[in-house]
Amino acid sequence: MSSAQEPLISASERIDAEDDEHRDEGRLESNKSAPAAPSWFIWLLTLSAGLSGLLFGYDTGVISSTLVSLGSSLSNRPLDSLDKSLITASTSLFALLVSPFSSVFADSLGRKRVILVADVLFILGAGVQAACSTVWVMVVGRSIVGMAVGAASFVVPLYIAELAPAQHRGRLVTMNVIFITLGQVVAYIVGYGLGEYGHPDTAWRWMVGLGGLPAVVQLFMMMVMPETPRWLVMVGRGLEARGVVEKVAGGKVTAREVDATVKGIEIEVREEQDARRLRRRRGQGGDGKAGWVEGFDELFNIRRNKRALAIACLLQGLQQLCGFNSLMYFSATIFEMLGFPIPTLTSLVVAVTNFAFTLVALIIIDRIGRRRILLWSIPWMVFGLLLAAFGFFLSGATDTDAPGSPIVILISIMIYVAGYAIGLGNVPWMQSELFALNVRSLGSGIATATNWGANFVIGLTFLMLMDFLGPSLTFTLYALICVGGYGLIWKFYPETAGLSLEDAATLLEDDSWGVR
Ligand SMILES: O[C@H]1[C@H](O)[C@@H](O)[C@H](O)[C@@H](O)[C@H]1O
Repeated sequence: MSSAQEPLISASERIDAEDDEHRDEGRLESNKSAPAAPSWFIWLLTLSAGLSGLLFGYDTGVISSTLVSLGSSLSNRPLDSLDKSLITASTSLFALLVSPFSSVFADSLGRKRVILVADVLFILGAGVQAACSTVWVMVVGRSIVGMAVGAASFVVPLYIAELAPAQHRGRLVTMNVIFITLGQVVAYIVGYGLGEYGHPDTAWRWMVGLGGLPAVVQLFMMMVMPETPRWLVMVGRGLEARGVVEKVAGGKVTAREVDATVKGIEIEVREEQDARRLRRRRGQGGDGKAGWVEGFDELFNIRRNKRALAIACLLQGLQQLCGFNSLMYFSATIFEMLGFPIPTLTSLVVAVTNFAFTLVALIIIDRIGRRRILLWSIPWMVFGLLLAAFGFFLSGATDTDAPGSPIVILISIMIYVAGYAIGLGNVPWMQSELFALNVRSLGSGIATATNWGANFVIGLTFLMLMDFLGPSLTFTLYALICVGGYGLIWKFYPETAGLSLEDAATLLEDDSWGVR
């Protein structure tokens, strides 16, 4: 291009061309082969954020042993079924109520502050439960913990996803699920140990009170951790964002690469702000509305956002409706029914298998991809559920239990849990990569609420289904739900592994709802 032609290019065109160049660099960055390992800083922040997962797992897992240890300690009477249901369900109910609102706070206060608030709630909830002496105060304590779990379960994956480089994102988000499943293993072990060897009057107070400990540790660790660069850019603190990107890379990138990454985020933020301004000018919503109402508008009126939300809710709903948590909460009851001598110990199999195969997922998720790992693992879940249904059918078909059927059921449950842990147990938590930045936290919040809503339904209905349909049909029903979910995933969920958050969101702009 001759110098005479240069003035013909407007300043904004030049900026656009520059943006394209930076965007390409950013994409190149995110798609080029992975550096050897995440920096120590990435591991540290995942560890500190992952403590929320540990708390989430502990607090959801500990309730089964707590319920059987309470005796007449609350309100001076043995608990009836309503008490037990209220104590159990209040946690998921409050997690459900809080998760969509935590997204509003995550945008206004920042991701990190929401994690800190959740910690305070975890500590408070643990204290109230450990000190309570009536059913109602216990329900209040469980509800406070539910609020903490709801906020943490939404914001921690978001925090990690926004800080992790694309090549490691899947693995690092899976780390959070590892902490959840580890928390459940710990809760089962603590519950079993204190239940068997602790003082009968105080064992349950320790079980619930211990949940506050990791929250104290996390509170102190998170205080020195940074905000995410994406949130910093969003609130106009680009310089700080640059510092965080540099820190996350651990000195393994050049200044130019850091610039390209920050620029990529800035471009996305600016494009979204421009699009919003344009819609306002055309009178397509937004005028005079509060930020979060506008967020709802954008989420439900723009195709790619709608599609992202539908996929995220589908995956989160399926994660719960496939019935896994009915095992988490009631496996001891099932194994007791099957005549295992120490059911709480046998039920540890569920928690340990879940944990072990989540570790396998950690190793293979970024290599295999989210869509593919789901399509490979769900058939194993269906197989495990149908085999368990067959085992239950055999054990119920004869007056004397069919010899071996409890073992068949135990093995089939392990197959089911392994299939779950490899795919559905963790892929839905990668939800934030589906959403564009301006609706990311709101969309993730609603998807997380779907998770808790379905969790609540499963927790509430499992024992009723076992009574009305019997175990064989209940497990067949879960198998059918998995088959339906498989079809929907096959049709609607595109692969997002290895893409930058910006590219993953762009993928959903496709005109059709299908998978290209
Ligand atoms: O990802 C987690 C994990 O799979 C847990 O084991 C399960 O209890 C939770 O509901 C789920 O969200």
